Amino acid sequence: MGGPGAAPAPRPAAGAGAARRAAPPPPPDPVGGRRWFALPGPLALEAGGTLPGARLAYQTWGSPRPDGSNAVLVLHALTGDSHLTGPAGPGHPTAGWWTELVGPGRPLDTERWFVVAPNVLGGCQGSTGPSSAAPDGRPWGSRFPFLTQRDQVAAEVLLADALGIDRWALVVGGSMGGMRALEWAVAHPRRVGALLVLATAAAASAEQIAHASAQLHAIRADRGWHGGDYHHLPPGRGPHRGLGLARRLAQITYRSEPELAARFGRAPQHGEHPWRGGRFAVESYLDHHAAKLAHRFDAGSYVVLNEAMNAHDLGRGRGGTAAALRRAAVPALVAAVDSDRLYPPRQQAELAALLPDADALRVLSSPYGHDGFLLESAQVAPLLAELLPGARR
Ligand SMILES: CC(=O)SCCNC(=O)CCNC(=O)[C@H](O)C(C)(C)COP(=O)(O)OP(=O)(O)OC[C@H]1O[C@@H](n2cnc3c(N)ncnc32)[C@H](O)[C@@H]1OP(=O)(O)O
Ligand SMILES: N[C@@H](CCO)C(=O)O
Repeated sequence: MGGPGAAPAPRPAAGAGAARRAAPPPPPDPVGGRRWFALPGPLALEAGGTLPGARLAYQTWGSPRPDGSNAVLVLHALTGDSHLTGPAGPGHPTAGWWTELVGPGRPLDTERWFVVAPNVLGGCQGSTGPSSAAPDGRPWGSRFPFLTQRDQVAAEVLLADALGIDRWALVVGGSMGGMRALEWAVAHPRRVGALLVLATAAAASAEQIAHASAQLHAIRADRGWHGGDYHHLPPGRGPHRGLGLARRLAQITYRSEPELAARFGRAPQHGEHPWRGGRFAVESYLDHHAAKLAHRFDAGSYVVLNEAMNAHDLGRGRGGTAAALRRAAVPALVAAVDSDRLYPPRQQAELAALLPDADALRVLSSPYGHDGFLLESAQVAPLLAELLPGARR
């Protein structure tokens, strides 16, 4: 384990009033600009057992003030990564997923704010997941343990400790990133200066679990899955068909019915005829997203992250949702996307009502459905400005 970037030296665990100074992060990997943080010991997991030898990949922009007071934590969604801003290129198969919002002179101005974006634990873009080598040198595969959002946040807390960040000025996340942002605020309210969550929920709903369940069946039904132990096989022999089918099922939920109708209607794919072995344009669109994800994402990580999302329940062991959210007494904004059929606005309305210091629910008007939190930058910018004094709108 380890990785090209030297990990910052572990620091004492967070404690009441522990004095910390923000540490300049180690030099980034020259390809892709990622850094690596090796967890100082085995991570104790909520479901039992430990994860030894884990690391988090992360990227940073801007410079930390000595007291760390300008640090902002941005948490990505299911298939996102630490590449928050910038073009696709070596080390980054996709362009930054919030490029319009993060950078010099942009709403989250990296000349002023020190922005940190980790790749989630269990993922496949630098952080330890099923495709990573276990301490015995073989891929974790089916041996990778069950993770929860709380475990993923526990790893991020260790990263914050290592960077010397006592308290984030803002923790922000959408969808799966919003689940982790909420966990940060509920479990560590003193370390969260403000909270912005978009298109997310206090707990995974029956329908969200149902959608994920169908996707996980698609992956596990692929002959290339091999019970999760396929990472040693040559490229193309793993469960890429199952992962592609999972992405097709998911992509439909990420967009809205009116958008698909307006954009594709019943049109055939250019040069094809649906009655003669060809495809409708919308089928081709789903095929495209399936192929792209299968090229860039690990099916084992997809399973681990979806299972963690299914387990998401802020109220577990905390006396229920309302009692859990009462702990998160930090200035907060909750945003919904009006056309989101996967994380319907009623879930964000619940969060806005139960978070003790949240303003009224903000609703992004968008034709795009759930993906609106990634696409409606002009409507997200003012929310950042409300929570970050002096941020640009
Ligand atoms: C942080 C995160 O959550 S994710 C990080 C980045 N996210 C991803 O890569 C996830 C996958 N992508 C998405 O979720 C979405 O594409 C977003 C939100 C990132 C972007 O949404 P949009 O800009 O609206 O892209 P859209 O969904 O329309 O897809 C556009 C692609 O479909 C392709 N496409 C459109 N119509 C068709 C068609 N009929 N046949 C085949 N391909 C088609 C386009 O050529 C384009 O391809 P490209 O992405 O390779 O350039
Ligand atoms: N497009 C997003 C949707 C999940 O929030 C992703 O792939 O992560």
